[in-house]
Amino acid sequence: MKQSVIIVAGGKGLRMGSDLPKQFLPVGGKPVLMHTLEAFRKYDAMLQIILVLPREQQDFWKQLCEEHHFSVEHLIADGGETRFHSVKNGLALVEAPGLVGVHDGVRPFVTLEVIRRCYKLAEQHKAVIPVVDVVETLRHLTDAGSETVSRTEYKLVQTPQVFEVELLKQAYGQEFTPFFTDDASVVEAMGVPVYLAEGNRENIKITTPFDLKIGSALL
Ligand SMILES: Nc1ccn([C@@H]2O[C@H](COP(=O)(O)OP(=O)(O)OP(=O)(O)O)[C@@H](O)[C@H]2O)c(=O)n1
Ligand SMILES: C[C@](O)(CO)[C@H](O)COP(=O)(O)O
Repeated sequence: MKQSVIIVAGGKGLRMGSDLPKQFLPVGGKPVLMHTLEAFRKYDAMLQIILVLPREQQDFWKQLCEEHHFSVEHLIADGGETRFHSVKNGLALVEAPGLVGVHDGVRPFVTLEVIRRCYKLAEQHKAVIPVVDVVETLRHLTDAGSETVSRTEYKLVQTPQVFEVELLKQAYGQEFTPFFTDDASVVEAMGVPVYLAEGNRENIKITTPFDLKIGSALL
């Protein structure tokens, strides 16, 4: 079965507060995004990799690839206004039938094991997302103040989120709503259940300067 991944890096990185977009910040001597693409190439030499980048950053990315002698083959699609629109642009380059994963460009520490697991389970379950346990006590804010809730009833969601191509294309044909924060929420809006797979705790989304410190320690 043909397999693809859409690596989304079309965001503004406002919470990072850096002049250089966070996907290009160096971790272990090379841009975050290069680690991410390498993880997927390691998974499968034949995988179609589609990188979604804002149009105005694409020349800079090509320049970085030359400087770092980066040779992981990939296609480039234009970033959109929200993550939803960026995924939709990438998805336009994917052909059915097959499996397609969607992965945040700023999650470079996903393990080979988790990538393999999500694609394998998607052959059977059609829509698979990696999750990890909540490891701290969780409180819910209420009108009266706050209350402890049972952490075992919640999971933290990661990527790659892997789907049958036809299913994801149909889902992304829906009108955008701000409740679509990930691909699972888009698929679920059609009434299709998603299957939870075990993620890896190191698979953090590099969002703030603190995450970069953790990232350097993880390498
Ligand atoms: N218009 C957008 C917005 C987000 N993303 C991508 O979606 C992933 C998860 O988004 P997040 O980490 O929240 O990134 P930003 O939106 O860039 O961050 P911020 O909210 O701090 O601006 C990132 O890889 C980001 O580049 C995207 O491709 N296109
Ligand atoms: C897709 C995602 O990474 C899953 O955790 C997340 O929903 C996107 O992050 P954002 O901060 O809500 O953009």
